[in-house]
Amino acid sequence: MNFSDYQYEIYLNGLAGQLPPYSTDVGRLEQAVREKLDPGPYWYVAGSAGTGATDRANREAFDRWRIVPRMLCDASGRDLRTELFGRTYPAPVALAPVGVQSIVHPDGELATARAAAALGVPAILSTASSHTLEEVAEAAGPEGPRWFQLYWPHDDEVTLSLLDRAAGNGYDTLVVTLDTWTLAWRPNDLDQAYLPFLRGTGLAIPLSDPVFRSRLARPVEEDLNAAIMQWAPMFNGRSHTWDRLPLLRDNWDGPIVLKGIQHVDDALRAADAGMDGIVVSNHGGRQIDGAVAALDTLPGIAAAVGDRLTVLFDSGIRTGADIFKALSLGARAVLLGRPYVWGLAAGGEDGVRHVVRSLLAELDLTLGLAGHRSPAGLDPSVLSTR
Ligand SMILES: Cc1cc2nc3c(=O)[nH]c(=O)nc-3n(C[C@H](O)[C@H](O)[C@H](O)COP(=O)(O)O)c2cc1C
Ligand SMILES: O=C(O)C(=O)c1ccccc1
Repeated sequence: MNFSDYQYEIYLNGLAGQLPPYSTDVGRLEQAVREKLDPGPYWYVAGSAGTGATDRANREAFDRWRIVPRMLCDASGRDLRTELFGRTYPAPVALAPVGVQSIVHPDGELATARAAAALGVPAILSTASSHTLEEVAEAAGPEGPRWFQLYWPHDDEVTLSLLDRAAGNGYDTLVVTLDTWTLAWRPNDLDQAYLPFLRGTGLAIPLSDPVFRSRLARPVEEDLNAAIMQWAPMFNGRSHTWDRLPLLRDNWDGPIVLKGIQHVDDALRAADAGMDGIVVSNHGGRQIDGAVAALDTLPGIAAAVGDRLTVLFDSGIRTGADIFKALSLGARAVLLGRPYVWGLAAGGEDGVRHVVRSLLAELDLTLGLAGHRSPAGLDPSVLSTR
């Protein structure tokens, strides 16, 4: 796939008097969406923990690194194809698990799955989805690459039921999020007393789960509040520990990826536990205020794990050049977070597709202009610090 063709497409449409329906700049797209969303949903997505220091640190870390281009290289015929866990994808990106997507667009995760399938990149479905596993699998179609992100319940039979449903519906990779076992202090949401789950949004997967439902005294349809009260302590409030990972390893045949790793020792421990990959991430600054920038932890972790684990990265990616930097610092692929959610809010499936195509076009152009043909040619030596 030639991702930079999107640039021509946009200019050619301009000759026919047609402007792109959404901005090609993520910041401007967010501003446009802000004007149309209610403050609750807007701030739920845009906001982060505490004073926003971690979110800012994520961006500052990207800005500190600068790309050093090489000239007179033949960088035509570029190839962004990337192998992850034995499967080849057209580009080194996946769509990050983002819960409760229906708060920004009624199609929510269905639209995201369709856009990802059209481009061939994996969509990672959150346990906190507003649509069920089965509905999203159907939207993705038989070919749509899909991974499942687990918020790990404190009820092993419910956990096993979720894994069964995911595997049975074609989700081939399991992403286990470790950094959000309880929600952090988020003043933007607290000041509006806005938490979608307490209104039953983002619970489609547990509420449609036969084992979860068997735990309820009365059917969900008769007493939603009681179901929400059953859900909250099962999914929230305390962390699992390393000694519990065999439960997942023994009951999931495909690759397992631990999301939210920020310390070299935790990365090494993931490898020792038989995991296949990690996502180096601070959850987009939404958990600890004043945490280290995720990008600053990436080079050390990537160097320490070598080829024992596939290293993925998220937190702070807003441009194709950012993707280039994360790949150069040791990520095999990146997860896109808020940018595609703004696309979803602006235009459903079409908006998500626009954002992903824009970021991939910019990545492709940046790669070529810097003198490279593929992500395989990138390493820290293609960057300098400011
Ligand atoms: C609104 C919102 C909801 C999220 N929900 C989840 C989730 O359900 N599961 C999860 O693992 N991560 C979740 N995340 C974190 C993302 O997967 C990802 O780590 C983060 O968005 C990356 O940071 P960025 O948006 O600054 O690029 C969420 C992020 C946002 C913005
Ligand atoms: O809001 C989040 O960052 C998040 O990860 C989450 C947690 C629980 C349910 C939905 C989303």
